[in-house]
Amino acid sequence: MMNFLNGTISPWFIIPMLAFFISLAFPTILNLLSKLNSKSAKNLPPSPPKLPVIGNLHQLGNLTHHTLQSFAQTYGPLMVLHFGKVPVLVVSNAEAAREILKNQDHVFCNRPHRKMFDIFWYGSRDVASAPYGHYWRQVKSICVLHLLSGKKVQRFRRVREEEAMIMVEKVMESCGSLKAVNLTDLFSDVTNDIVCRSVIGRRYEGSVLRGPMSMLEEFLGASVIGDYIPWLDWVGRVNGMYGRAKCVAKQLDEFLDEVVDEHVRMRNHDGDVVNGGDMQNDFVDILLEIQKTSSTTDFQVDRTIMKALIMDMFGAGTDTTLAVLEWAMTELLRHPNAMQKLQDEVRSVARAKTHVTEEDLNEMTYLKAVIKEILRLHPPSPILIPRESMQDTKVMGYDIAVGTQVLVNAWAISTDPSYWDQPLQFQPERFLKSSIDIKGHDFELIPFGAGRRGCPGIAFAMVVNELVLANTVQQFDWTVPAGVVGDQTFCLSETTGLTVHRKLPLLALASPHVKSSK
Ligand code: HEM
Repeated sequence: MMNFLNGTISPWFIIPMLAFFISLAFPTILNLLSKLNSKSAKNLPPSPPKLPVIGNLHQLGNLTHHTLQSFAQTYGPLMVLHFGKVPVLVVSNAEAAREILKNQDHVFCNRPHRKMFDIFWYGSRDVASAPYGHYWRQVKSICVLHLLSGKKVQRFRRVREEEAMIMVEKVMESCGSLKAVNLTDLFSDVTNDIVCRSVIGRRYEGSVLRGPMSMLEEFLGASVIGDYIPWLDWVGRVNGMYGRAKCVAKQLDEFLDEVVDEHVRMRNHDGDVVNGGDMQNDFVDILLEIQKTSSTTDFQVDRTIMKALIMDMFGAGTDTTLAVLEWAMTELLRHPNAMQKLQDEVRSVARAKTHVTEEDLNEMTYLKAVIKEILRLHPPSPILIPRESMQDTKVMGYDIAVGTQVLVNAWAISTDPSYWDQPLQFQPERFLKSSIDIKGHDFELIPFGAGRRGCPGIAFAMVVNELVLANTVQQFDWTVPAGVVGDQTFCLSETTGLTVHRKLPLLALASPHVKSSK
């Protein structure tokens, strides 16, 4: 018994008490030991040292693809980092990418949950951020079948050619004033106008979308600590980040509601179109048509789904295409021989025409090589949109646990000297005699990802890139403005964020091309 007077405890009390507590703790101790045992038996990929709580988050820097590439030189093509408590598998060579995106695509086809996707895409009800499953399959097939397949992309040919002509006219006006053209703004307008007209039937230029969309980009580029350390989620509430994001999302939502209402007003009570114009054939019209017929099927397209899908097309389709065009003109200005070669090809195919049309593009092999080289050297998403493993698995002999996030460093792969000669040089010629393509079958070049979560917008993006670039170089000779501005033109500094583009706007002087008299 306990002797409260002298402070000693009788052994007849201690022994049974100890036995009691050990018997209570026994299962927990066994569990811990077995966990430790199985952990040591597991063959985990190499990892750089990490800090408690934040893991490796502090080491990522602004240009994550560069940091991860240099880590891979020490830790190998498959390594595990820790972002807070989340294990992140980083993939840095083509063999490992093939294993993840092809051989085990069924395991790695989930997307991790992200706060910002929830805020801007209606609880991740779009294609890009939806978890893998029935819902994702339905919405992806709607986008592919009705907007992004090769055949559907053809339907918007007139829109693209008109917008390319408008762009050329704008450059022509600037030639008179001898002012440098802001190619970043020019390409931003043309890519946004093309996507807007195809998706919502109206032009983007000057629209209320401009401000909120550029803020959306900023929010997507920001680190949200609560995504990796859930108990710190309050930080985003206290510092006002979530509040500001919700405010921007509300502005976008109001705009999207207005767009859907506008389209609904064009229809009668039965949902049939009563008025013509551009509006009849855009993506929103198609979604309303599907909504009309989907009441009899198991998948209903409601207004929220429509708005999430429209936002996806804006979010995924505009900034990426703009980045390719900006980098293409940057590299062409830095490499006058390549510019000349491209202009010779474009001008000889288009002959006397004032504008390049989409038919002409088939004959432009150097143009296609230039765009591929840009996607290799400056992939707009240098790290593919993150994936997540849906079950425990083994990759190249390493054990990977369910719930591990996966970052594929597409830029590290497409600049890896084991596959590419002089990988950091801009050499479009390398593609003239090569069968390597960008469609996700050749894992040394995967700017659009691969497998079931691969980009469905390849056909849409490639034709916009080719048409706009060909028209930009056909009618004009481009030079670099002298002095400080010239340095800016050649600058290769990159922005941070999901899509990486030039840090500084691209400025260049245009002069109308004078045809030789031969
Ligand atoms: C040069 C332009 C583009 C590039 C470089 C690009 C790149 C990518 C990449 C890397 C992914 C993730 C792939 C993966 O996880 O394996 C992706 C997904 C996606 N892209 Fe693109 N993209 C471009 C243009 C477009 C366009 C024009 C659209 C539509 C209008 C689009 C719509 C999407 C969608 C909806 C997804 C999500 C697919 C899914 O999760 O199932 N993209 N894109």
